[in-house]
Amino acid sequence: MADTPNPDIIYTKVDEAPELASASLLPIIENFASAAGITVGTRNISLAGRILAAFPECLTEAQRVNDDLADLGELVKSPDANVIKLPNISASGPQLEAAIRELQEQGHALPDYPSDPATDAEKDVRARYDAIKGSAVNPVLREGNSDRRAAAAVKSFAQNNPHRMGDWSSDSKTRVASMNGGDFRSNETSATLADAATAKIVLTGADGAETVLKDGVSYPAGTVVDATYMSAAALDSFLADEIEKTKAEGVLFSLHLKATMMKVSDPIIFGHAVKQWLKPVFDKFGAELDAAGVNPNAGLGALLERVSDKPEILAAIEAVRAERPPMYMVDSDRGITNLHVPSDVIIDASMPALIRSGGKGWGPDNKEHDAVCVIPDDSYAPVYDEAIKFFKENGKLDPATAGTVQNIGLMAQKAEEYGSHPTTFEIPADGTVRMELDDGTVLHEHAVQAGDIWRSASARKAPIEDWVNLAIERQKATGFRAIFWLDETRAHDAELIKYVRPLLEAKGVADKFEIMAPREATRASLETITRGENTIAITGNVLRDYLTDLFPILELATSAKMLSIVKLMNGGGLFETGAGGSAPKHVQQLQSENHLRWDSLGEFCALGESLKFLAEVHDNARARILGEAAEKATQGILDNGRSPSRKVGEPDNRDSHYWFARYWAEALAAQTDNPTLAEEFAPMAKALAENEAKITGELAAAQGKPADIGGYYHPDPEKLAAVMRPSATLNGIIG
Ligand SMILES: NC(=O)C1=CN([C@@H]2O[C@H](COP(=O)(O)OP(=O)(O)OC[C@H]3O[C@@H](n4cnc5c(N)ncnc54)[C@H](OP(=O)(O)O)[C@@H]3O)[C@@H](O)[C@H]2O)C=CC1
Ligand SMILES: O=C(O)CCC(=O)C(=O)O
Ligand SMILES: [Mg+2]
Repeated sequence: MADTPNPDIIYTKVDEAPELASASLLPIIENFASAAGITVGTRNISLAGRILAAFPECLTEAQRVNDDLADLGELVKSPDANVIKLPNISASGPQLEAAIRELQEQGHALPDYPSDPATDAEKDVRARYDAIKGSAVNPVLREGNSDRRAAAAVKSFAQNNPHRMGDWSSDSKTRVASMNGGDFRSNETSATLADAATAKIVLTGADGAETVLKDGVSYPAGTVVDATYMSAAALDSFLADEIEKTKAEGVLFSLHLKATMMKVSDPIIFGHAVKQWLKPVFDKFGAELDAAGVNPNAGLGALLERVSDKPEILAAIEAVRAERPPMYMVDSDRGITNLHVPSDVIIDASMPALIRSGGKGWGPDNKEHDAVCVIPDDSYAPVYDEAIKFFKENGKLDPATAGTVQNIGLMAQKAEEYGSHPTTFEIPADGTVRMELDDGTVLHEHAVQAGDIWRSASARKAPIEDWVNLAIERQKATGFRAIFWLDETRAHDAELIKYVRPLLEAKGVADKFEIMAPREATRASLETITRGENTIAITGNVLRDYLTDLFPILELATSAKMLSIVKLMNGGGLFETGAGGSAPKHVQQLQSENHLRWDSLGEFCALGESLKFLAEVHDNARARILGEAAEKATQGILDNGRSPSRKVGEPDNRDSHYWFARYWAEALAAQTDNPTLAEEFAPMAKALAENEAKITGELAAAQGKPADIGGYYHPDPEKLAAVMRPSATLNGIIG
């Protein structure tokens, strides 16, 4: 159940590394807030929490959990919302199944994930699990558009302490490969609805038989509705070609998708790559693989498990592997390849990391190599292609002198691909897909073949207008060069431009904005920041996601330090912590050597913003003081180099929280606006300073051995607290 009826601030309970960090940071935040009369509550949006909330009838009374995501989904539509949102798992199939297994082992009588549902009951279970898969949280909570940028202090810290960047050489063989047709980009059609409408999506087979793929999709007037498809045949031949070309070029083969956020289309594309990679095996043993329950969309890892008792198939796989180019590795020590798990390589983080390291990826030999980066759909691939060309021509970016690229992203009300999950289909038979409105108008029509991936996405008028207005506001506040990353030759973008231009004209600011296709905008932005100047990228949803990892990773080394504000359309505030994810690798490190390298700077920044928002909206003076002091503490972390180190034995996440608490208490004790608060925090500031050696010693002593947190997806709260709060002295002072 929700723990506090109406807390001033809601802090989300999530998964993996940020959840580990919360076990140490949240008690500090709660303590400071309560001393200032501010309530902080938590809401559980973790993968495990969402699974448990979906199956109350399978659980004992004590095991049941409230559907906090549903509650939060309502809250973000109210002006009172003040939510600090940490990154959560957007689960791929294998992750969802692993989480279910772990919960079952802990004694939760959950049903297995039905891979082939036959009965109505199984279909119901499958539908409930599928709703939890992928990006199931962010589209619900993001009821506003996105404003992501590095805070001034964070940017200047990065310029003064530039991170190491890999060198780019002009003869690097690294390149991006994307389809020359037959992809989502080239098949897209788009229309803006003059009136509100309800649509159905119908497949008419070659024999005239009609299948309704989806009925009753309703749109308000002014919605931009797109439809497109990726040809399975074109995809397969592209993949087969690129595997061959990569081999000839003597570099690594890599595939970059977003199988989490694009939870329906991208796992299918991933499955095509697995099948093409192992084509001779699928050709020869197709029936046996089917019988063994192999689903290529779940990856090579799951496939190998399914055939572990079939030596003939294993030998055939080995023979194919020997013929293939070396693959880009996720973990070369453990033999985990790019194709093992669909959620291991996620394009927004993977491509920037490769570009930051000079176009290199890890190979099976545990060494860095150039790579072919396969990004099948050409809608957004040109961004990476152009960035790679730019660095080959100009050499690496210098973070000491580079300006910044900020982002204003369209995402409210499930804009663009975010809302496409219920209207994406793997086409069962050759025919024609039509999207028909209730008045009989055929809005979109595509001739398709069995296996093609057809999808429709939409963007509503109110969010589009809000997005343009947010861009105008940010441009006015900064004076930066501002570019709408829209391609007038792409169907969807052409419809958006019809909104953007008149809105800019009406506000008299058209001369302050440029409109450029992603490729040109990438080059223009890189040229701008190379000169030490700044720019705002105003983008759709997918580029919001891609760019807010790409530029931060180049400029700051990580997107974890980003300020990520969602000004909710109905007046509330959603403060996301950084622009990165939940860093699974960090959990493994904690489990093996009790060192957590997670950097909570995103949480610190979001906390400051959330408190300042509380102060403004509720005219709460103590929240303002607490927020300003939190900002000073964040500055203290940067100025004094108190961020976590990556290596065991050196200060980690827990140490940085000690320093954050100390700087926060010191700033509160030093301020003169509210002497009562100052008096309240003075003893804590003193105790934290006096016990520095003891606390850091206790924290250091905990490191260097395995840590047991009682579960990966559903850790034991007591074990987690014991691991993450190992300093009795610090705990005594914080309370
Ligand atoms: N807002 C959200 O809810 C988001 C959720 N996700 C989800 O997160 C999971 C993992 O995604 P993935 O693509 O691997 O990306 P991540 O951003 O989690 O990880 C990529 C790498 O970024 C670095 N990193 C990220 N955050 C931090 C941090 N706070 N401190 C230090 N380093 C950090 C780490 O590098 P290193 O290992 O070198 O230290 C990490 O391995 C997926 O389930 C995904 O769906 C992803 C993005 C946003
Ligand atoms: O919603 C998701 O699955 C991931 C979101 C993400 O990567 C981001 O917002 O940057
Ligand atoms: Mg992202």
